[in-house]
Amino acid sequence: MIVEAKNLVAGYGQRVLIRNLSFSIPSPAFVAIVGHNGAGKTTFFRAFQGKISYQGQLLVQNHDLRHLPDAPAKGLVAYLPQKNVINFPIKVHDLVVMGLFRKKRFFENYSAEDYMLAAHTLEQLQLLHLIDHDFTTLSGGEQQLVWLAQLMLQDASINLLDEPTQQLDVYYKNQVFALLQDWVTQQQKTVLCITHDLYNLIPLQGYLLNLSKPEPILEKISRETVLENQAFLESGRQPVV
Ligand SMILES: Nc1ncnc2c1ncn2[C@@H]1O[C@H](COP(=O)(O)OP(=O)(O)OP(=O)(O)O)[C@@H](O)[C@H]1O
Repeated sequence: MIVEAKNLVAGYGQRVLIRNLSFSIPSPAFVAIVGHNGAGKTTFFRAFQGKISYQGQLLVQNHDLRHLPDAPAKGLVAYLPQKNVINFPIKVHDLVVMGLFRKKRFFENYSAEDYMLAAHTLEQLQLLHLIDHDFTTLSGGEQQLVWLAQLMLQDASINLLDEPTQQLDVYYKNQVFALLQDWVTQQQKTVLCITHDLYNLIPLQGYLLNLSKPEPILEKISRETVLENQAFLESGRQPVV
């Protein structure tokens, strides 16, 4: 999937957060989107999903996303928000299997095979022991992993993940980044991942996009680029205008 931004400008009213952003991801890739709080990372995802208006273009395989309003329904784009709240009891297995909603007709029940797929995804994330638990009783990190399992089951080509490792312990942070990397190399997924965990990026292959820089560009991930961006972010932030 070729994903491109051409002269993208987005924000809220007078407040422009993304100024003239252009990049091209030529093939399935992992892209870490980094930047200070409020830099416009989630805003960029909102534009990508057509939830806010923007100037310029966002293109997938040379098609303007504005002309693909059913991209999520067609399995082109899936989104994992930063926070997802559920306040009724539901088993982990029942929540994860809903990742298959695209393949179901309205009111069609999930089959035993669907539940097996959900269990397999939970196994990949080392969560099988939670399969029958009530989701609302899980820890914040466990809940985050369950949402990730549901997203993986959606099997979309382009995946927008908003801080998927935010609440995870150090072990799971590494596991999840490695899994996302495998997802790209083994299943040709494109993963755009907002993160503040820059040090975890060092072993990965892919790109980094720092939306706090005056002219953000795709930088190839390496030890040097990660450390340079970490130092850039630590050195200070632009005043909010
Ligand atoms: N609907 C809105 N109307 C006006 N301003 C908004 C709206 N949504 C977000 N903002 C502002 O836009 C700025 C960028 O928000 P955004 O959520 O894109 O930041 P972010 O880079 O994802 O930050 P974080 O790392 O804290 O999640 C913030 O200052 C926020 O207050």
